[in-house]
Amino acid sequence: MQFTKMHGLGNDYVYVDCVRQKPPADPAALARAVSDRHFGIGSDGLILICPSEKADARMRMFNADGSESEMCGNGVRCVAKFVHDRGIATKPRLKIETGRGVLTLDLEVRAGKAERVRVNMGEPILESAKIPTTLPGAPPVNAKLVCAAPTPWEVTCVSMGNPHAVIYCDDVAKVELEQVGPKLEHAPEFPRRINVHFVQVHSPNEVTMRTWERGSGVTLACGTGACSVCVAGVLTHRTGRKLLAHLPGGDLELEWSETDNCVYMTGPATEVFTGEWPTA
Ligand SMILES: N[C@H](CCC[C@H](N)C(=O)O)C(=O)O
Repeated sequence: MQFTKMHGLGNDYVYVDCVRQKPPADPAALARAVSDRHFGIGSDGLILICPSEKADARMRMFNADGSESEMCGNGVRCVAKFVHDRGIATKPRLKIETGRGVLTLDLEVRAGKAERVRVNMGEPILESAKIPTTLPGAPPVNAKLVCAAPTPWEVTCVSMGNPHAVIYCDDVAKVELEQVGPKLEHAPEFPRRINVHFVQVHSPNEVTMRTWERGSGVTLACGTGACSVCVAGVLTHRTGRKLLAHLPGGDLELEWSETDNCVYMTGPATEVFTGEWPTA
């Protein structure tokens, strides 16, 4: 099986072209195997690029633990780059089908290769979100966790197709993500688990964020997460509709448009290498 390793700001996935080759029989097991950073290729998960009847391609995304997610913002930019650069569809505006519907992506192409992609990530889903809500029963695991005290945690929940919990704090560098992340991911309030983002606001249009992803743990960036941070900032009157988000792997530009209520995300998409994964 041919694969391509790609990343958006260090949020890295193994991409498999299922337009031109047979899809894997058990994608969940394959996701766990390829994602392993010691015994596999090493990635935050697996993304299948499949044929679509409604769009130029369809994306299916699996976390490192094999669970399937509805959406992946950094992933969908890379899918667009792959679809364009490999000639599956060479237009500068592509449509990609995802678990949250068909998204439109605009590619910045240089020397025949897509380098940056602007994605219309659709409207945030807020009906079930209690904004802000509190999470009882999740005490800080470390008394020195300054930004997490006092409990209960105040979280803002936003869905971009997949679920996100946004928590504001004074210093994201102090958050013990490996300890707090899994507690919040598995909190009883979130029966389908959740992606968790700690956010430090610098100004109404600039934040720094760190992410614990459902099913994958700490990642260097999360596109849908950054979109949810943009929306949460407006809902809680902390930031404006245009936002520059600094993530460990780099920056994303975000805008929650007043015109169409959609969130627009712009960022890079990078190919690292291709290879062959042995199949039985
Ligand atoms: N890194 C992805 C999100 C993955 C979300 C996944 N961990 C989930 O279970 O929803 C992004 O760039 O949007």
